[in-house]
Amino acid sequence: MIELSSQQREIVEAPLKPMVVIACAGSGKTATAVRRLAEMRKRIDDRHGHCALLSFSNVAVDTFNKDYNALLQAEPSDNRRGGVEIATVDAFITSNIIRPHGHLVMGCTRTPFLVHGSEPFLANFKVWDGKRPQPTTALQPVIVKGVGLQFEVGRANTVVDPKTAAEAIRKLAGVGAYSHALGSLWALKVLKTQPLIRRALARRYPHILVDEAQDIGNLHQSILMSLQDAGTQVSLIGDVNQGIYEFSGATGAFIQQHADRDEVDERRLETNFRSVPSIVAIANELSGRTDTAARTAPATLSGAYYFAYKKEEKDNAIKSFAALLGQAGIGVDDAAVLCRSAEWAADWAGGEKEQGQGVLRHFVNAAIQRDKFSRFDDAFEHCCAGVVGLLDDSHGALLSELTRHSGVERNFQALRRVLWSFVKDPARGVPHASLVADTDWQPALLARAETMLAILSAEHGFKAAATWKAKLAKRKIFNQPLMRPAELGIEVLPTFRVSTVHKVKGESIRGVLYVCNQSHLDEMLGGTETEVGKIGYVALTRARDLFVLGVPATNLKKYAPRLDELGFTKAGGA
Ligand SMILES: Nc1ncnc2c1ncn2[C@@H]1O[C@H](COP(=O)(O)OP(=O)(O)OP(=O)(O)O)[C@@H](O)[C@H]1O
Repeated sequence: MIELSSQQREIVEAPLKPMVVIACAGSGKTATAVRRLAEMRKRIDDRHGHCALLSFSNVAVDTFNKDYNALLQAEPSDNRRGGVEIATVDAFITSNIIRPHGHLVMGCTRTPFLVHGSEPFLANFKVWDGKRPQPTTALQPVIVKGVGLQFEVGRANTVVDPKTAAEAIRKLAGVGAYSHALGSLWALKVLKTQPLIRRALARRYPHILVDEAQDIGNLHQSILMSLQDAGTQVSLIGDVNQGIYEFSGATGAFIQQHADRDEVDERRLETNFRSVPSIVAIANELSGRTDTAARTAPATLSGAYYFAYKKEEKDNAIKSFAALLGQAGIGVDDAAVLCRSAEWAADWAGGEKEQGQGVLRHFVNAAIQRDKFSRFDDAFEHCCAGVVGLLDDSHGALLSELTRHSGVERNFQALRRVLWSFVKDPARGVPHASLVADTDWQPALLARAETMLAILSAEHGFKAAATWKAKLAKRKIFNQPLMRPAELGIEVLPTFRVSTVHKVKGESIRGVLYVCNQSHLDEMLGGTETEVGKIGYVALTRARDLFVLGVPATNLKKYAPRLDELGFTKAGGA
C-alpha cells in the first residue's frame, strides 16, 4: 500500500469542511480521494448521512471502488462499506434525482428512462431547427453568458427557437424519455422546484467529493451548488490543465470559483509520482507549473523524444516507436498510440474503410470492438443498440435498461444473457469481423438475427419491427472484411492500442506515441491555454517512462528547435 506524502496526508486528515484540491498530473488524486473519503466517513456525525465520491467515467469509478475496498480490508477495525457511495456524476444524478423524482417535473406517469438515440420510437420525436427536423435527443442545453439557457442542435450548433425546443422536450418527457444532455436539466428542475426533496438529498449526502472537477459543466455545477445551498458540503479535486471537455461547457473555472469561497479550504498536490523527471520538466514548461518529480530516471532509455512521420507511411512510424520501446524495455501491451480525434485514431488503428449505416453500423461496430480490440463491454453496448433498433417502436425504455451499469432488474438479466451470447459467439451470433462484408458477413448476420429475434419473441414477448430486414440491408457494405486481416508473407507489425487522448484520461501508460498535425503541435507547444493545448498536455502526462511525439515530416525543421529547447530528444526518424 502507498505511503502518503505529507501534502496528501494533510488533505486526508484536514478538518471536515468543504475543500478544493488543485492538483498536478500524476499526483495521486486517486489514492488521496479514496483515503479522504474513508476519513470523512469515519468522522461524519450523522450516522444516516452518506459521503459520495463522484467522478466522470466508469473506469475511474471502478478504480475508486477497488482502492476503497482494498483500504477497508487493510483496516479491518473499521470495516464499514456502508455510508459511502462511489459513482459517476451522471449515475448519482440518475439514481438519486431523475429516476425517483423526475416524473414530478417531466409530466410523465412512469419512471423516467434514458434514451441513446437509436431507439426506433424516437422517429416520432423531432424538433424543427429553422431549416429541417432534427432528433429531439440531439438538443444540447447550453448556458450562454448574458443570454441564459438556450438549445443548440447539429454540427453547426444551430440555436433552436426557445418555444419550439421547449415543446419538443416536453413531448419527449411526456413519455418518460430523456437524453443524456437533457437529464441534468430535469434534475436541476427537480431541485429548484421541490425544496423538500432538495433538503432530503442534502441530509442524505452531507459530503460530496468530486474528482476530475475540471470536467464539471454548467448544469452539473448548478446541481452541486443547489445541493450546497441546502446544506451539502461540496469538495472538489482536479487539474485545470487537464480540462479537455471545454467544448461541452466545462471550462475548469468552477474549481477556482469554489476555492475562492470563504468557507472552502484550498489545498495543493504538487508532486508527480507517475512520470520520469524529464517528462515532468516538459509538462511544467507547458503548463507554467513548478511540480516536482518523485521518480528518478531508470537505467534504460526514458524521457521525451520526437521523430518525423509521413501520413502515407504510418507503418514506418509504428516501427520507429516499437524500436524506441524496445530500447526502453517496454512491452507492446504497456504502450499506446494516442490521437487528437476519433477519425485519426481509426486511421492509425488500421485504416479500414468504415462500413455499414444506421442499425447495421451498430453490428459492424460490435464485431470490430470484439474481434479487433477485444473490448467486449463496448461490443455488447453496440449489439444492444443494434438489436433494439430491430424491434418495433413499443420498446422505448429497453436500451436504457439493458445498458445500465448498475441495478439491472432481474427480468432484464435473462435478456442480457441472450444478447451476451449473441455478441460473444462469432460462430452463432455477430459474425467475425474478418469475413468479407457483402458476400459473407452481412448474409450471416441477417440469418442469425432472424433466429435471435425469434428467441426474443418466444421467450421475452418482443416484437420485431416490420422493416427489420431492411434495416440490415447492404447499405455502405463493401466487398472487403470489416477488419484488415494480417496479410500472409508481409511483416507483421506490433498491434498497439490506438486511442483518442480523451479515452485514456486518468490512465498511466509506460510508453506513449502522440501523433500530431501542425495545428495540434502549435497548440500543444503554446501551452495549456487552449483545449487542444490541454489535450497535448494530457497525452504527455499519461507517459510513465517514454513519450514520443510524432511530427509531420514536412514540419520537422520548423518545430525541431522549439522541441530541443523544451527538452525533447530527436529519435532516429521514420
Ligand atoms: N504517495 C505516493 N507514493 C508513491 N506513488 C504514489 C503516491 N501517490 C500516488 N502514487 C502513484 O502515482 C501514480 C499516479 O497516480 P494517479 O493515477 O492517482 O494520479 P492522478 O493524480 O489521478 O493523475 P492524472 O490526473 O494525471 O490522471 C499511480 O501509479 C499511483 O500509484
